[in-house]
Amino acid sequence: MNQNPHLRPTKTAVLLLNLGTPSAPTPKAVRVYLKEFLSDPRVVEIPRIIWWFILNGIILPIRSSQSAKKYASIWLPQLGSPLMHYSRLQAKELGEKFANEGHTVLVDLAMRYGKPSTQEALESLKEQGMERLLLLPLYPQYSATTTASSFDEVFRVLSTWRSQPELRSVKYYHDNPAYISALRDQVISAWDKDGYPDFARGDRFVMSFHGLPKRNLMKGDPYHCECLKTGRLLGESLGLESGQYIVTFQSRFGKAEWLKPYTAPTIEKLAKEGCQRLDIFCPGFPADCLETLEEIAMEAKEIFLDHGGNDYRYIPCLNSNPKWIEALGDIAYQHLLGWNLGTESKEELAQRATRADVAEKSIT
Ligand SMILES: C=CC1=C(C)c2cc3[nH]c(cc4nc(cc5[nH]c(cc1n2)c(C)c5CCC(=O)O)C(CCC(=O)O)=C4C)c(C)c3C=C
Ligand SMILES: [Fe+2]
Ligand SMILES: [Fe+2]
Repeated sequence: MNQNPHLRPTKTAVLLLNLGTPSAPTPKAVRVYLKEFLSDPRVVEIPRIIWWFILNGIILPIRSSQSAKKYASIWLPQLGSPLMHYSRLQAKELGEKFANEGHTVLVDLAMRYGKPSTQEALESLKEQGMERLLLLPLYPQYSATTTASSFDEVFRVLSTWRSQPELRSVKYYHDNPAYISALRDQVISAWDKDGYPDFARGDRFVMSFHGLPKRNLMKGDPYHCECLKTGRLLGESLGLESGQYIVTFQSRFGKAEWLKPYTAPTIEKLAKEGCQRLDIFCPGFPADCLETLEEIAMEAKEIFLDHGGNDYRYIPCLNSNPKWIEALGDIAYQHLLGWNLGTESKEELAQRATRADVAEKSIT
């Protein structure tokens, strides 16, 4: 790499941002991950000193081993954490899509907690000549706990740089038509594949989103409204009547009230009311992870079957669905408008070199 920044080609980069995951399904690795995650004041808004004692004295000692067992149950042989595997795959395929369309756009993945860290991803892009940066969170619905926290970390790293890239960020895409269409495709493929009689879907379609404390909504976090809109748009695109689908919220943490209705009690209620066949999907998670594969595909299934349900169909997340990669591309292109998406021509580089040469001579 040429050390003189004036002589390097300037490149545009898209950085996918996701939450992060433990490095191994062991109590030790999960503890490191949970400590970093749950120490983030964007995630837990309890006064720091009080929270420090609760986190270190109660939560970490108990939850690290409990969660490690759950992680072990979903860890992919050879591939590791599903969240990491699918997030990497999405970055790789998005990069290939740009290349196939004749663009030189750097694509990388940064995790908010753990590895690959936001710092290392940004440093690597800088090394490759990044001059323009688009932040694209793998959170379709904006929340301060996720999207804003990832952006904070990017801004923190950039605050230490002398020469910063031009910067753009995607705040949300919960109602983006390409995203909704990819979700629709994922659901329809599952309905088709399982070969129910006449294109059969279940009696009810549940869309389960990650939850959030209710006070976050009351303080102005738009996440709840965005989840409801995604749910309505997907329900409509599947041709469902409003009584046939329901939006629920999962993964409640702690004793405070979270967004309702909660997923597990809703599933129990549906089974008790006589719903025999249930389809469940997690539109807010672009990649399968602990929350979907363990909590929804395993735990919630048991609840449904234990309370009289008969047929429980977990529909996998978007993962590497080609329509989803298309949608990521669409969203990126919208926000990249006006930016150079190819390496500069040899002539441009030569001109740049001449200008740099003149500038250097005038300094010495
Ligand atoms: C106060 C606690 C939490 C808030 C607020 C929260 C918001 C939130 N999280 C996601 C997406 C994911 N969360 C995942 C795991 C996870 N989440 C919490 C707690 C809060 N999340 C914990 C403690 C954990 C770790 C697992 C556990 O011990 O239960 C994951 C999966 C990560 C993986 O490795 O697979 C995702 C994805 C969103 C979208 C969100 C707010 C909108
Ligand atoms: Fe979470
Ligand atoms: Fe969970």
